[in-house]
Amino acid sequence: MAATLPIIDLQELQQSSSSSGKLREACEHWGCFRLINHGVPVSLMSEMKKVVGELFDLPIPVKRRNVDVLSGSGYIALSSMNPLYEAFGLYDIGSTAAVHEFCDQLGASPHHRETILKYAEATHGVAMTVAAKMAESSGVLASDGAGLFEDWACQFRINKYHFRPETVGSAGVQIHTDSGFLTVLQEDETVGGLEVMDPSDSGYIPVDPVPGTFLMNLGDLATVWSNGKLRNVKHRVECKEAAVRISIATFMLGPPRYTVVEPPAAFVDGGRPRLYRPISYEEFRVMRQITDKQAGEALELLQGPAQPLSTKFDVNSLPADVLAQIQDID
Ligand SMILES: O=C(O)CCC(=O)C(=O)O
Ligand SMILES: [Fe+2]
Repeated sequence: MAATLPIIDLQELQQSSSSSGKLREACEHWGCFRLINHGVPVSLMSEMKKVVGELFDLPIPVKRRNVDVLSGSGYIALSSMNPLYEAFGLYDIGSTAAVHEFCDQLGASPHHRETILKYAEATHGVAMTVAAKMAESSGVLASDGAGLFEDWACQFRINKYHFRPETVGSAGVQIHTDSGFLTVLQEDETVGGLEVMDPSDSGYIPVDPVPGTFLMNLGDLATVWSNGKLRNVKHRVECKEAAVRISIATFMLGPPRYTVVEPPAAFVDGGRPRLYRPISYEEFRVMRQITDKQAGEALELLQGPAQPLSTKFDVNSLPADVLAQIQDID
């Protein structure tokens, strides 16, 4: 029988601690779970999907106004490298000014703007609540910094897959882990294709859409933060049918800019040595991009003694925008 993903009921989790162990087990074994009873109205989820569908119909020059804030955080056009995939991005959805700027860039209507603002607030809240519960379920005490997520940065990536008959069987998104801490993913409610790695046999299992729910994925930063205890789930998107697929990801990335992630005491106590050197999210993101280690392998670069990036890579060979970011971080 095919393995099935754990289901976490957020309402139940908030009312009693009885499902806390189930959450911890899901984060340690799978690195992902289906979230139900999360409090975000289904009507808001479907309205947001409709709104972003309309944004994708804008002329390309308008879509290109959604520029990067972090490298790769803005609009990604269809390309010969990936002719199926197009995306918008918004960093940082916790900032109302940043959400307004995104709307201004795209000339969003008042209704679009209101929907995007409401949705950003709602999924930001889900990410914060679930992150705090993850900390609690792993025994991280408030004094250890459970409140530390409050100012963590979140980013939208809104994906559109242009699946056609001739692309059935090909990849929409290659195998990867998410780079940040936690992802709140609204999948397309009818068109499937997402697959996650089953850690029991390293095979990929299809994740069928369940309308009205979110799929929660832990990323590389959750593994760094937990000193290797929580799993960064590998996943991919396959083209299974000739239909447009739209998904909306809210990535809770990491601490505010230039702040390093270090595991709370609960993860290093008991003689468990610290596995990874402290690193800021931005530095880690750039490291993943320039080494092209997108499926969790970049964590290996954090093992061993700290080294400045410039001694590990031929910095001069990097594109100017990436170089600018590293210099910015250093
Ligand atoms: O489209 C999906 O369902 C998943 C997208 C994804 O994995 C990502 O944006 O990181
Ligand atoms: Fe992903």
